[in-house]
Amino acid sequence: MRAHALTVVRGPRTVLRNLEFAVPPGQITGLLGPSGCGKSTLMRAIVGTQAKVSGTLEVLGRPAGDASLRSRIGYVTQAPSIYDDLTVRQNLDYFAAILDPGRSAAARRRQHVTQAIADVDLADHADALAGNLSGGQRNRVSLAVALLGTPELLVLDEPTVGLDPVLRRDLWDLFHRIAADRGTTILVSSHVMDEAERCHRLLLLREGELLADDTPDALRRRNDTATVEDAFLHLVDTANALQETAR
Ligand SMILES: Nc1ncnc2c1ncn2[C@@H]1O[C@H](COP(=O)(O)OP(=O)(O)OP(=O)(O)O)[C@@H](O)[C@H]1O
Repeated sequence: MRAHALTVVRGPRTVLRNLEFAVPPGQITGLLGPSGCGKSTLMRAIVGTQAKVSGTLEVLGRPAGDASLRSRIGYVTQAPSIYDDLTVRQNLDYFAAILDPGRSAAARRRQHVTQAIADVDLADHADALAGNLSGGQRNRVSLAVALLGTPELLVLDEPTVGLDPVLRRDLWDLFHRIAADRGTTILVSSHVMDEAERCHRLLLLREGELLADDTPDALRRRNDTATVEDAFLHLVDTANALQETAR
C-alpha cells in the first residue's frame, strides 16, 4: 500500500494533510495517534468508503476504492456490524453465503465458518445469540466475519477497545499468526501505546499529519527513549516547538 500527497477533507476541515507512506505486505502496521487525529478517516480512505480523498492511494496494487478490491479486504469498524438476533454461527453463515454463494460451496463455507470461529476463540459460544455476548465477544464476531474471505489486507479499527489484558494479548497473537501463516497485510489502529510495541511498523499520526513511519525499534533508537510512547511524546513536543517558532 502506498500513499502520495494523500489529503482528506471532511466538512470545513482538512482531516488528513499530505500524507506520504508505504505499508509493507505481510506485516502488521500500527496506526497510532490520539483520539480525533484521523485514524478512522485514513482507514475509510483505504477501504474506499471516504469521500473527498485527493492525492494517490494505492491498495494491493489498485487505486483505493476499486471494485476489484472489495473481496480482497477485510474491514472491521469500531461499531460491530452483526445481527443480535442470530447466533454467532448463523451470523457467519449469513456473511459466508454472501461471499461464497451456491449449494456446491456449502461444505467449503462450513469449513471457513468453523475456522473463523476458532480463530477468534469463540467455539464455546458458537450457538449463543450475538445479542447475549459481551462487547469484546461481539467485536470478535466482527473480526471473524472479516476473516471469512481470507482477505489479503485486514483493516482493523481499534479492535482491542474494551478488552481485558488476556484477550488483548490473545488477539495480538492471532494478528501475528494471521500475518505469518497467511501473509496477510494488517493495518490496525489503536490509541494504546503499549500495543505499538507489538507492531512490525508504525504510522504515528497527529492532527492529520504523519509524525513518523518507522519500526518501533528505530523510533525508540532515533528518539533515544525506552518506549514507543516516549518516542511519540518526544516527536509531538518537537512538532509543537516547531509550530511555535513558525508563528
Ligand atoms: N463528518 C465530519 N465532518 C467534519 N469533521 C469530521 C467529520 N467526521 C469526523 N470529523 C473530524 O475528523 C477528525 C478525524 O476523525 P477520525 O474519526 O478519523 O479520528 P480518529 O483518530 O479515528 O479518532 P478516534 O480514535 O477517537 O476514533 C476529527 O477531528 C473529527 O472531529
